[in-house]
Amino acid sequence: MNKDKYFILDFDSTFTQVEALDELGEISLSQDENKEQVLQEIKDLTNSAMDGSSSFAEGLTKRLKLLHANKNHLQQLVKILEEKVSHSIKRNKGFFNEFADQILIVSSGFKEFIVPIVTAYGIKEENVFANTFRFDEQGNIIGYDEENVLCQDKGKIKLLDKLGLQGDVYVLGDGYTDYEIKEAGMANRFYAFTENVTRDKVVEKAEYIAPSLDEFLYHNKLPMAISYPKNRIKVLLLENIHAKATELFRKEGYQIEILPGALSEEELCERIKDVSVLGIRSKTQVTAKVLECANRLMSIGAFCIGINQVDLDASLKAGITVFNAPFSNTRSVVELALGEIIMLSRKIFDKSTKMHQGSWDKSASGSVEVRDKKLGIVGYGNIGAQLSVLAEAMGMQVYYYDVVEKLQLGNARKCDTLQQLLEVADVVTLHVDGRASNKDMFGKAEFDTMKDGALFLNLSRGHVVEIPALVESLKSGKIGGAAVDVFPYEPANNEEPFVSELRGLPNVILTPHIGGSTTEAQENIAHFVPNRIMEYMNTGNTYQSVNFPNIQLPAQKEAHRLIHIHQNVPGVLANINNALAKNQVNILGQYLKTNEQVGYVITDIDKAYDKQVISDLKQVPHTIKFRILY
Ligand SMILES: NC(=O)C1=CN([C@@H]2O[C@H](COP(=O)(O)OP(=O)(O)OC[C@H]3O[C@@H](n4cnc5c(N)ncnc54)[C@H](O)[C@@H]3O)[C@@H](O)[C@H]2O)C=CC1
Ligand SMILES: O=C(O)C(=O)COP(=O)(O)O
Repeated sequence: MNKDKYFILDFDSTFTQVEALDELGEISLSQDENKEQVLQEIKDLTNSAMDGSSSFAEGLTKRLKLLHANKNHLQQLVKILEEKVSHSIKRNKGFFNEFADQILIVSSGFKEFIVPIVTAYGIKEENVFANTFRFDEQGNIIGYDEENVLCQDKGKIKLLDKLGLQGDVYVLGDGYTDYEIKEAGMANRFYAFTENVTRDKVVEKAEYIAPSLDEFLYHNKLPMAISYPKNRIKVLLLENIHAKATELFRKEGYQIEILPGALSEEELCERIKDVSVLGIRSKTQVTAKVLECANRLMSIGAFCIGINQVDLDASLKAGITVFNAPFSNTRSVVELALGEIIMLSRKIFDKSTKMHQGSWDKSASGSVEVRDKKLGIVGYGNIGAQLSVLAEAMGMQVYYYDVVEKLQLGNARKCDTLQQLLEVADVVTLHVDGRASNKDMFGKAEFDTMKDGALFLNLSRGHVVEIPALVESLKSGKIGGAAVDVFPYEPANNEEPFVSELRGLPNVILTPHIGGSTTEAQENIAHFVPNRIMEYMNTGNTYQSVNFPNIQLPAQKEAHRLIHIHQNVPGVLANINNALAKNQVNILGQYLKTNEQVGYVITDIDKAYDKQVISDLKQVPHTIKFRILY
């Protein structure tokens, strides 16, 4: 062998997701009464050898004794291992074929099951270095070839010494014995492979961590099946986003950082520098200044409905897609509003508070049914419209007002002006969005127009209502009660106190912005948003993005996909296509959508092309972002 680079891969928990001897035990001991106990013993022996805590050779003898395995079991094992090849190994089959002469499997496992698995990937049988079993005449495993250095302590080092490879040696493995090769000076680099198992003792020592083979290939500038290792995509999740989101992003292979509260602009500017995906809820302000610091940001997930906290214009100009969850928590808000309408109509919170203080105040005074009362819904969107249906089912007469034309549901009556609605409603509830022009849309004039003693709810956005005007209307008795879930300033986390003039007023229900905070809603959101974001990252699909031109792309088949985001000025598409033509790139499909600010062009091309086209495309004037998907 006289190539200049060698790639040494471990087998157990690296090439495959599992430890083969543990799997063999599952098979050979399947009828054993003490199966669980023996398997645990085998696993403990494996782990203690793998993290370097005990002698490998001693452990191996003990494990084989416990296994009671035979040749038939080995056949079954190979079938199982075929299915358990590590995901990143599976997808990078091309690498093994292309570099077959330089790839060595060095394992303390056994050739009987390693060879059939790895040769299917193009690895050469003569490049598999591992132990071999000894069998008795009935085919039972009775031991192993003790002459083989790989069954001895420091076996891998001894083997490498014997091989005397001339060139750079890169080792990829999960175990301590893999690290030892580098420690002994027999390898240039050791990569701790953590896709299947993370051994702290190994990771601590390793100078490189490879959460997948993609990372190993990327770091060594070797050909990969995907365009970018997913572990290099960092996700920052703020504001207590449901754990389901973490689970989904982690499964995808992303790096995740989670913080329970919101961050200030300054803190976020600092934290966002190397972040590719940001997850927020309603509190975190993603300002133009934050976006300026976000060098690597590709996508923002608002794990809620409202997106007024994100500078959509600046994010669009920066080529950053924004996604939200437009439906997932709407029902939760509606249910809370309904409950509050009844609670306010019966002054329940005041009565309950008094009861807690020991006072019995049985009286019907000021308590009314909601049946036949007029509910005025301001903002007849997804929430307002659902509330309309449920409130009617409770016997209320619904009136609504919206700035745009909306389908009238059930018997709801449309009002042409807000004033009309305010003059007629016994209960007014706000469900408008938080657009900037809605700031202070509800103030003294609006409260004065309401019927005397009418009830008021705001579960939309805090800045929509002038709080001093609400306080005054409540104090004067003009408003008979209010339920407020959202505030112009909301604490950043559960440690910060809540300060408001609304505190202590009678028949006022105050809730800490929990309209959408139910288990169901949060879980649904945590499912919806990551899926939108990952779809965008993996395919370029911008469907349902709140700021980007929406394109629903066909699946990428036998193609590389060029994703080009640019300022929407004349001539950019022509320049893109000139660059493609100049490099004689074969175009398989092209999709374009623009809005006033940006153009979004996706070009699927033949997999074989001159890489010059990439730098040419990056240099097209007015390019904002460019990336390739394999
Ligand atoms: N309290 C909480 O936890 C939650 C609060 N929200 C808030 O509720 C808002 C509404 O949610 P959806 O109904 O899903 O949104 P949506 O976008 O479906 O509906 C909003 C409606 O308000 C209308 N509108 C906007 N400004 C108006 C104005 N000045 N006067 C009359 N109509 C106006 C719009 O035309 C639209 O039809 C969200 O934007 C969010 O701010 C949403 C979920 C949870
Ligand atoms: O969905 C929305 O817009 C909400 O207001 C809910 O926000 P939250 O996720 O509770 O911070």
